[in-house]
Amino acid sequence: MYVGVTWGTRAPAKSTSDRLSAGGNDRHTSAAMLSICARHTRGGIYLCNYLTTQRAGGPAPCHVSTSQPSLSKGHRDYSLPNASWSQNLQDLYNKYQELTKNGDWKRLPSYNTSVHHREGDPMDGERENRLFTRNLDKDGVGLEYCMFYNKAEKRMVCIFQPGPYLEGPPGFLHGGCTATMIDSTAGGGAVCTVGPVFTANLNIDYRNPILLGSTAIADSTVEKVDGRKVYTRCTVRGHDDKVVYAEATGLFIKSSNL
Ligand SMILES: CCCCCCCC(=O)SCCNC(=O)CCNC(=O)[C@H](O)C(C)(C)COP(=O)(O)OP(=O)(O)OC[C@H]1O[C@@H](n2cnc3c(N)ncnc32)[C@H](O)[C@@H]1OP(=O)(O)O
Repeated sequence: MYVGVTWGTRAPAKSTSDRLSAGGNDRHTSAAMLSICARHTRGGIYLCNYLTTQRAGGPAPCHVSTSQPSLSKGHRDYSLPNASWSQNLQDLYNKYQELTKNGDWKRLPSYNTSVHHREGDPMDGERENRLFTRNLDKDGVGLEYCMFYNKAEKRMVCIFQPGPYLEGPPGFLHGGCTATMIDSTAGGGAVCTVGPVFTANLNIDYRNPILLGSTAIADSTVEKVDGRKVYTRCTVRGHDDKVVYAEATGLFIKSSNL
């Protein structure tokens, strides 16, 4: 998973207001904010598409967003609301955006390729690689998500809405995709806390299935840093906290190869 974090000795991001400090290590600052993402998570006004209520008790109908896509160096920030977002996702986004106002939380930008998170990367524009979580061209059919990081709490929250192309059991999200969001959220939190990491171990208890089109929250905390080892815990729950979808622990290893 690739969180919208810039590292290495590249040119600094242009936007200072939205910059995210990564664990006090000045080599690891986030890309210009108004987007998000970590190595694999990847990640206006558009017309509402599939996200109408799929069944009784299903997600709230989508609405038309009035926000415009944010562009950094011409790259779209995919973490911003679009018309495929349900009201629940939009409400959560508004809630965390509000929390960013005192500086405790930062929204992370999210582009659809890894190099777009690294300003000045000479590979920018030369690769066709897409981030795993941002590899579909149509809004709403895959993963819609936005991450927020709280440095003091070493906590990363990812609000997300899985689309119809991510089906596992009929009508429900594939467990591998749930794992991806956990990996991305916990890994992103580890990256923001200590810098570049690889996932070494991920243990997941799946508690309840996630309905496609619903809104969920992955909430991860770095519990301990022991040398290069970063221990995390993550819970995935419904937008209203009434249901727990999954609980996980993850071990990430700091790497100098990223
Ligand atoms: C930028 C945002 C990133 C977000 C998260 C990234 C999500 C991803 O999908 S990453 C891609 C998937 N992961 C991978 O491909 C990683 C593949 N594995 C590897 O490359 C290596 O095994 C790697 C990097 C994890 C560790 O290798 P290496 O750097 O040589 O460390 P190594 O010396 O083996 O281990 C370091 C410590 O971690 C421990 N450790 C390593 N792996 C594990 C494991 N699976 N379980 C428990 N402990 C482990 C070791 O025992 C060692 O402990 P200690 O220091 O106490 O002796």
